[in-house]
Amino acid sequence: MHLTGVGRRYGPRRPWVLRGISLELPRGALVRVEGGNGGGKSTLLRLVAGIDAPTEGRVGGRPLRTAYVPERFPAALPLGAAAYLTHLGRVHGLRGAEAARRAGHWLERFGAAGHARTPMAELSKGTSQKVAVAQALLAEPGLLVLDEAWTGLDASARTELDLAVAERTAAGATVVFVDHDPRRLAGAPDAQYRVEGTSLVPVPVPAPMSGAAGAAGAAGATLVRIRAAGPPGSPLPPGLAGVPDPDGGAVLTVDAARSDEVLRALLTARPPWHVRAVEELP
Ligand SMILES: Nc1ncnc2c1ncn2[C@@H]1O[C@H](COP(=O)(O)OP(=O)(O)OP(=O)(O)O)[C@@H](O)[C@H]1O
Repeated sequence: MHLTGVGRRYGPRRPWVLRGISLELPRGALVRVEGGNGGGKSTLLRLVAGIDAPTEGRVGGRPLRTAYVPERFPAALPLGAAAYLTHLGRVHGLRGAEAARRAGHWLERFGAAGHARTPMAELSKGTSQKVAVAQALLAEPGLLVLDEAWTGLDASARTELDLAVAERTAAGATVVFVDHDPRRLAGAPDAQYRVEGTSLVPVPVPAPMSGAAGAAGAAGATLVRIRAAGPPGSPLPPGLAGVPDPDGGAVLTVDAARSDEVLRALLTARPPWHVRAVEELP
């Protein structure tokens, strides 16, 4: 999809928040947007997601299935978490049984299955954020827009979201995200932009990993253990190092900062590897 000459201001006499933004968002790309407080990051993400319309310019080629996790999730609903997710799945065009299955699947993945029947209004902030993320992933969107979506999640849910992002891009979806933590998905984005004034400035992304990068590195860094299974007899994708898993496949221990990059390399290998488990090591 693309933005052409996009501008947004919140009223004819108000200052422009963004202006003259032209941006290509290719299929399968992971794109990070950064910038100072109140600079216009959320405004840009809402325009990309189609939640808001530009004051001038055009947004074209947006995938039909678009999902958005807003910075603040309106959670005060009378429905239980699973019923809410099932309802949203149906809104996305899924049949009831499939919507309910996916609702259960995503609550499980984010460690919130125990709250399936809890009314949304009674959920803790963290669990409510898990539902916010689940509603976006449920429909397997072609465009996923994440505005500080990791905020409020516990460590294993954050890792699960990292993995879900890698799965989406591997499936050809475009993922655009903002996060206050500069280490979030470090090394994984294909493109990075900074809101400066009313403009969007490209930020150079670090070179992709090479050699045995991705193996455990600096002392003191948080480590993540990834268990993955590949096609029988096939070696790990180039640049990755691991040890054989007693259950078949391989175990890779990597710096947390590189885990997204490694997951992406596994999931996008041809043929792809299946990720069995991801766990942050104490
Ligand atoms: N709905 C709105 N109505 C009026 N002004 C708005 C609206 N949404 C955002 N703004 C203004 O637009 C500017 C950019 O806000 P935006 O939320 O997009 O920035 P941000 O970079 O996401 O900020 P933060 O880092 O604080 O989340 C701010 O001056 C904000 O007050």
